[in-house]
Amino acid sequence: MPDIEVRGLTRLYGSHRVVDEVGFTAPTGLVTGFLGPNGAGKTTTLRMVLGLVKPTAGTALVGGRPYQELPHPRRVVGAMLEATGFHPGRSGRDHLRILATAGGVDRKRVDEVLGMVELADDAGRRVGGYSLGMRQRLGLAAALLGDPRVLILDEPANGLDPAGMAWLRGLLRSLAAEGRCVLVSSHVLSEMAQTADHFVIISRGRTRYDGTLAGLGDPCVSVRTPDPAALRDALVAAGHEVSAGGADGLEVRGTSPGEIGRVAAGAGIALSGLTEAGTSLEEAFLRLTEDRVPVPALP
Ligand SMILES: Nc1ncnc2c1ncn2[C@@H]1O[C@H](COP(=O)(O)OP(=O)(O)OP(=O)(O)O)[C@@H](O)[C@H]1O
Repeated sequence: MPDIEVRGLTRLYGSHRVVDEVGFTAPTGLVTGFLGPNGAGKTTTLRMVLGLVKPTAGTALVGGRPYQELPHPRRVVGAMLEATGFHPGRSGRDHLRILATAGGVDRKRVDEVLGMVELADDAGRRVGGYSLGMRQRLGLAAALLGDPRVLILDEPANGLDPAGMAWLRGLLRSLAAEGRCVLVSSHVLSEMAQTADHFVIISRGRTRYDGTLAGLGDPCVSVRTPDPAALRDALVAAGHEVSAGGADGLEVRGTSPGEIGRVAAGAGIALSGLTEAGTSLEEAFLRLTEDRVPVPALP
């Protein structure tokens, strides 16, 4: 069941159709990557889903209801729109305590979420002295406070260093694996290709794609391993289409290097090379967001 369902969502500012009949779903238990060029209408769409901007037309349902009609919205949906709005003189912990009190959340949860975002050591420091990456982590902690089953995160990777990005990927994947719906916007396509299971691409306010990475084209990943026979068996067992690619290599269609890495790690097989060829998310993104591309019909 989709936890977020957007249909015909439209927002005009003056005569400018900032969001124009956008439609997509974000399924439960998956990370949905919400992608689009600058000014595509991503933030406006997310703000409409969260009831912060009134749609000119269309509907956005969270767990089957408009956000405003949810009985305990903060416990159902955790959102992080931008890492601003923190009082610079307050500590990170105090900021979360105030939010917990306002949201009817047990204050014990504050230290739990600080641990989840790895900010416990800096929780007593003033937020004014935080780096952008630390403010992003604090924003994530705030989104997680109510233990929500739906997470809506606008550019959470902004300001994170490479280790922070890898950490965020793991966190988002584990939140989805717990059965939550995670909708996350990003400009970092290579990172999204490894993090998300489901992709929504918008451009100029219109939906260009709503589906899996494999559905975007026919990507091919070349993988080398000292034990190709074992890796072939593990990949086939995981449902992948595998063909031979040289003496110690295999070619796998319709998946990502991250997925191949996961299968190999799960089967205890070492890899000696992993390269993506053919359609990458970046190629598909550029193709789908070109102005002259007609908007495809969506199911
Ligand atoms: N309150 C507003 N009044 C007028 N125009 C607005 C308003 N909010 C957004 N817009 C316009 O709507 C368009 C889409 O903005 P939005 O922030 O939703 O895009 P985005 O996809 O999130 O962009 P980015 O990736 O750059 O953050 C932009 O042209 C923006 O200037």
